[in-house]
Amino acid sequence: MLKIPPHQVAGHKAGNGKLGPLVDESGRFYKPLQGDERGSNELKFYTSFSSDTRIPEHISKFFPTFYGTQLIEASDGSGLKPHLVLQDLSIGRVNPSIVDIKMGSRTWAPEASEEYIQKCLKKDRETSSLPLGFRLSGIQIYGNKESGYWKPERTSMQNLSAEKLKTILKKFVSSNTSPDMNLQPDCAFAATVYGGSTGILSQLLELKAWFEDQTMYHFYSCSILMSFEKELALEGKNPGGQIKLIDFAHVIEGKGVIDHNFLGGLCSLIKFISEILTAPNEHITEVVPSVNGVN
Ligand SMILES: Nc1ncnc2c1ncn2[C@@H]1O[C@H](COP(=O)(O)OP(=O)(O)OP(=O)(O)O)[C@@H](O)[C@H]1O
Ligand SMILES: O=P(O)(O)O[C@@H]1[C@H](O)[C@H](O)[C@@H](OP(=O)(O)O)[C@H](OP(=O)(O)O)[C@H]1O
Repeated sequence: MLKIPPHQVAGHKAGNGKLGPLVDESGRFYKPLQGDERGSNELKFYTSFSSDTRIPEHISKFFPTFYGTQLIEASDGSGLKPHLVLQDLSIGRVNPSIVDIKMGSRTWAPEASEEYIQKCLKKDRETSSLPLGFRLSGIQIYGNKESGYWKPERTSMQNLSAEKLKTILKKFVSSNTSPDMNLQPDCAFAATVYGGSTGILSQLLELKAWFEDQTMYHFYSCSILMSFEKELALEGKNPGGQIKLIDFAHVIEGKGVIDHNFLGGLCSLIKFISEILTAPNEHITEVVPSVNGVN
């Protein structure tokens, strides 16, 4: 039985007669192939990447497993349509907190049409992409049984200042997840989700090391999907913080040049997460007034 993904945070969504991804119960995510070059480009990427022997295993694990394509009944009722069959990254999660982070200050590839470049340029300028090197494309944060999910309207998350963005990334790993932006998040789960030898920061650093060297692909408009199981965090267990790269409709060949656009965004994201880990409570740090100029 195919159904609408229960934890999708961004992108084109199924439902109300619209075309969007579906999932089954065995852990597969079916993404409809967009009819234009975006669909063929994403299929080309998955086909090439999944058989590319130059990609080490410690890097391929950051990408959803690709199971080919399949004709299935499209969610918009238009009949059989080809879908990419991917690993469902949310399978097994009960109450996941998830954020889709669109990477790069520039979301368009150089060979895109002038019209498409103008559309993206406008959005990159109007969001945090240009100043911060990434934008939050969509987010859901699970609070607890009483409060359920906080899933803010997507556009309200896209043009945040550095300070507000840091507050959201803190809220993501906090036990107090009220939508009130003035409430200081407690970062109760920062150490277990972001920190540690297998935590999100360590995964981001592993990915960065590869991006500092790889010149095969340029990942325009690609997202890092960051997630963890809040239910486990609340029980004091390892919440399984993970990062995965998704959305490859605008990936192009790197032609021997590093992907400085993605890499720049990644460095920026790493800086935010590192600062949260080193100073989770910086907002309440009191500045002790100096006496005669000596602290
Ligand atoms: N393999 C996956 N497993 C589980 N969820 C996924 C997977 N791939 C994508 N998603 C969910 O679907 C959302 C949209 O994915 P994606 O960016 O690939 O779609 P899109 O329609 O191409 O997006 P856009 O409109 O931004 O180009 C993600 O934010 C995530 O919540
Ligand atoms: O250019 P494409 O390939 O058609 O796809 C768009 C692109 O991924 C944008 O970055 C995205 O904005 P977000 O940053 O909001 O994800 C937009 O979503 P939208 O249609 O909701 O604006 C998509 O339609």
